[in-house]
Amino acid sequence: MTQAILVINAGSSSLKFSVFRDGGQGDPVATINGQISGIGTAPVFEAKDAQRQPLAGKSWTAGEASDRKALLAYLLDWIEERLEGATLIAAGHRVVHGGVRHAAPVRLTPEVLAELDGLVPLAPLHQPHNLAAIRALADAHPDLPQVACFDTAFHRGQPWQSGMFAIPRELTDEGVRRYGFHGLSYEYIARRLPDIAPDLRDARVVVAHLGSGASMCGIHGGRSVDSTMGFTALDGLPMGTRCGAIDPGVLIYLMREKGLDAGAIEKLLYNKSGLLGVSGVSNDMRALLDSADPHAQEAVELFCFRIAKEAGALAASLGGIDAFVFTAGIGERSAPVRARVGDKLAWLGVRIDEAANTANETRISTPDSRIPVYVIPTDEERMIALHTRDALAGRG
Ligand SMILES: Nc1ncnc2c1ncn2[C@@H]1O[C@H](COP(=O)(O)OP(=O)(O)O)[C@@H](O)[C@H]1O
Ligand SMILES: CC(=O)OP(=O)(O)O
Ligand SMILES: [Mg+2]
Repeated sequence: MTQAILVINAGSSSLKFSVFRDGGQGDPVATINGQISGIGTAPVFEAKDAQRQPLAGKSWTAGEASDRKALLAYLLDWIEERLEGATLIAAGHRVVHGGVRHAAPVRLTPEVLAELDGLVPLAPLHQPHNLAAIRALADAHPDLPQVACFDTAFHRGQPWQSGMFAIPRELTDEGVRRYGFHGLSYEYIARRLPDIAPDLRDARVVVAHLGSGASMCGIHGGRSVDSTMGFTALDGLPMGTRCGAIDPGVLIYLMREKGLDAGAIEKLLYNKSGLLGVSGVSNDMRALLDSADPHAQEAVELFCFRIAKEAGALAASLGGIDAFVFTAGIGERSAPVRARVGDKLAWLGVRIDEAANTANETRISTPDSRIPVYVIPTDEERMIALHTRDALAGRG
């Protein structure tokens, strides 16, 4: 009988899922992809088959909007009806924070879940939702094996300098260190890039994951060397609503002079900053690019400026740069953002081919660009399916 793996990526306002069937020898095959978006406001469910044809759609009223458990139960029922004879053998989850201990995916037990609860304060926008989905699924299917795949794991092999803050050593020993995130995405890109450009297998590559959360990673020979996110997913690039790197003196100022407590600072830096805070218009890059408001234009410029600046920093961490890759929502779809970043990297010899960029082609640099620039769609779900299959087979 065909076996299926359910992949869940539970975000702050969305529940993304995929069903993968065992493809025999090679990679698992995604047969269904979908999501419930707008959780907390007006949830909308959409699902597509392997050919990207719509399979289902549904929306809920505002009153039902926040009941994650009910939404997940609906999703599970729907998925089970669509399994068509296949057996669900496991669920794999994206869990944003794995702390110092987890350098690899792990089979979930009540003990592991309790340990991951302790990391909620380090990823308040993500971790609670990741764990809630695991618990809801365990309630509904107590015997279904579940595997946590961590966003931090890919970065655990970084050189020590990349992971350390210059603070008293006791705090570092306690785990106050730089972890880095979006690791499943970077791992997928590191795996995919040699298929596209075999000569880059051992190369030094800067990857920009630009989605609603945005970060960059320096990868050498397929391994993470340095990344822009740190202790939390707040550091590094400005994002949709998150501030990115900020002088910690600003936090002291906010506490002392403005009387803000931890909760208020958290809200300010996670939910009201970034593209939204700078533009006052939107957290969505599409809306900013379409807006004539000068503050919207400033937000776009600041975003691109900081990407280029971090590219320089990561090139230094890598000791050079052989290729640049754009991925995730903005990186995969926004030619104007890529063109601007490319312009700012002209000093590195980067030359963007306008036609290739506008067409979202895989290689968007000109033949005479000193380094090639690629657009590679990420696939965190596929990485989770692969890890889950390996963990079940004891190859975790
Ligand atoms: N055509 C586009 N042009 C510019 N930005 C886009 C486009 N399509 C999507 N985006 C941006 O991508 C973001 C979502 O990226 P995604 O990687 O799906 O994020 P996440 O998985 O973190 O929710 C949206 O906030 C939106 O701003
Ligand atoms: C870690 C992180 O920022 O994730 P996302 O991009 O899904 O918000
Ligand atoms: Mg994402």
